[in-house]
Amino acid sequence: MALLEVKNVTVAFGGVRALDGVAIAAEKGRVTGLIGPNGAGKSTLFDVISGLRRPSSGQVFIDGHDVTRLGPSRRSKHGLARTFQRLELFGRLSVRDNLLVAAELGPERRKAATLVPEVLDRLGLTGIADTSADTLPTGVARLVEVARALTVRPKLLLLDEPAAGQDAEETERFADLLRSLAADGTTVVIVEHDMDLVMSVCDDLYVLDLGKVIAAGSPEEIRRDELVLAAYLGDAA
Ligand SMILES: Nc1ncnc2c1ncn2[C@@H]1O[C@H](COP(=O)(O)OP(=O)(O)OP(=O)(O)O)[C@@H](O)[C@H]1O
Repeated sequence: MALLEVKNVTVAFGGVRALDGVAIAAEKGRVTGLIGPNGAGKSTLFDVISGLRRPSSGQVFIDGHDVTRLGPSRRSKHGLARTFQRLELFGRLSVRDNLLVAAELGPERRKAATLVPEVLDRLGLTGIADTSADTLPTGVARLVEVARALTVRPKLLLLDEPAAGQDAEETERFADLLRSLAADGTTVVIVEHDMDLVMSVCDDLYVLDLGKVIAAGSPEEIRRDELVLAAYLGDAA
């Protein structure tokens, strides 16, 4: 069974169906990508998976548990962590303290003192641990957001446009990080517009357009899909 299963989810904002009968699955230890044009419903789907938005119909399962009616904090106990498209760091706190706050609120709080230095080291952030978050360039701040999510040792990690604002070298290091997280058994779901990153790092892809899944498959299959080419990839493929 997939670690994350979304079944037949619909979300309506007035007359707009942001999601219309969406079904996706993310397998343990794999990186699953959600792509699609602006307004396709990607962030809304993340909100439904993380419990910030209740769908009008459909279900969400994490590791076999139906979490559809649970709020965000109960879902984090099932191993879910996420980052946001808009940066959500505590600007005045240091990088280390941003991680400590998250770790101490999370399910691994007893291990916070050892987990935080481990995560800082893994993400190459030890050298800037004492820097306050609001002085960081966007690309580094995004990495700190990912680090913060990792302090809860998630089984399921949702990343909303993590590479926006990263330069080419940062993106390459980030791709390595995603591969190594997956290799350790973390299930990663990523919304991202950087197609080079998506195509090189994702094992499975779903393409959303106007609230519906219009294609699903490996990066190679998606690259060749006529519907996707027409709706989204265009000449970029
Ligand atoms: N709170 C809201 N109220 C009304 N409509 C909304 C709300 N949030 C999203 N929508 C609409 O739902 C649709 C899906 O939006 P969503 O932000 O999920 O798309 P997205 O794929 O994440 O886009 P982007 O790539 O620009 O982030 C859009 O038509 C959007 O205008």
